[in-house]
Amino acid sequence: MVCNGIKRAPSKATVHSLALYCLLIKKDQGDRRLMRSVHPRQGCSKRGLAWAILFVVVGVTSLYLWSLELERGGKAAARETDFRTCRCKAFISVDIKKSRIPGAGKGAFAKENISAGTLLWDIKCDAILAEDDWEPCWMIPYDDITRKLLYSLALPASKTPVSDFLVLLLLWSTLEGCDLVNDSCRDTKKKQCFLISFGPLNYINHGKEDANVACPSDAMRFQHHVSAAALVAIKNITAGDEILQNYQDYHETDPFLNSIKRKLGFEFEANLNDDLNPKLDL
Ligand SMILES: C[S@@+](CC[C@H](N)C(=O)[O-])C[C@H]1O[C@@H](n2cnc3c(N)ncnc32)[C@H](O)[C@@H]1O
Repeated sequence: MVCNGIKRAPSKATVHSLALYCLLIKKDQGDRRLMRSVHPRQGCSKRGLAWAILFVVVGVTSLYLWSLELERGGKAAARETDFRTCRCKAFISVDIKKSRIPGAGKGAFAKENISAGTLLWDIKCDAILAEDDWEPCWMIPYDDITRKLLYSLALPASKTPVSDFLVLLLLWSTLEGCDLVNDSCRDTKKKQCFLISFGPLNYINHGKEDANVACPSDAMRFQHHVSAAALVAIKNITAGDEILQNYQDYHETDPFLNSIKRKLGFEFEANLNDDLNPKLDL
């Protein structure tokens, strides 16, 4: 595309900008020629009007191009780690009742004996999805957009029913590696996603020495063909035992997330990592 000596490869945005630029220059030159033949006062008001129109056209077009740019950027960011609807399944049934841990709320209790190595829960996000009896669950990238959203939620001024709902989601989510095939549960250097599911195993509370379930070891994953986020029994569990997992197995050691949790009042989970992370001010 050539306009008054400007030559460019015609990308979509460039074509728009150049077409507008050509239009403006030609209009401006035309206007000036026109002005010479009219009365100065009349020319002045016409020129004012022309400039006003130009101003509006340039403004609107810039806004349009900017929004295109934002959309393109957003799509590129989303492509980096996608929001995914997956399928999750619990392979055991549990009773949900008051936890034996003081102040921990409700907990999940085994309904039957479970032997060490048994698969309790798994998630699949690949193309060939699990059977129909697997429940939908979601992976949300823990990226800049999510961080900004969390940051805005943590500000009291922006507290709304929607933010309350999101806070609830945060309580019911765990931070995992996004790659459920190649990551391991403890690999904090990889990209991270919130895993959101609403199954009964979400009632599993935190325990350290008394933890009886965990993410699978590499050997177990190979044996069971399960995801990095799956849950397996690491001890024999007797019917009636409370099921406990060491929350520090997960990625919830991120300083920013901990500072957000503290702000939102999730003292327990934020304090889990006190020894690992300094207290941050937002
Ligand atoms: C995924 S939920 C587990 C279910 C939860 N107990 C309930 O009643 O909804 C995680 C929350 O449970 C509580 N929790 C889990 N383990 C705990 C523990 N060992 N001591 C105190 N609170 C605990 C914390 O409030 C934590 O944020």
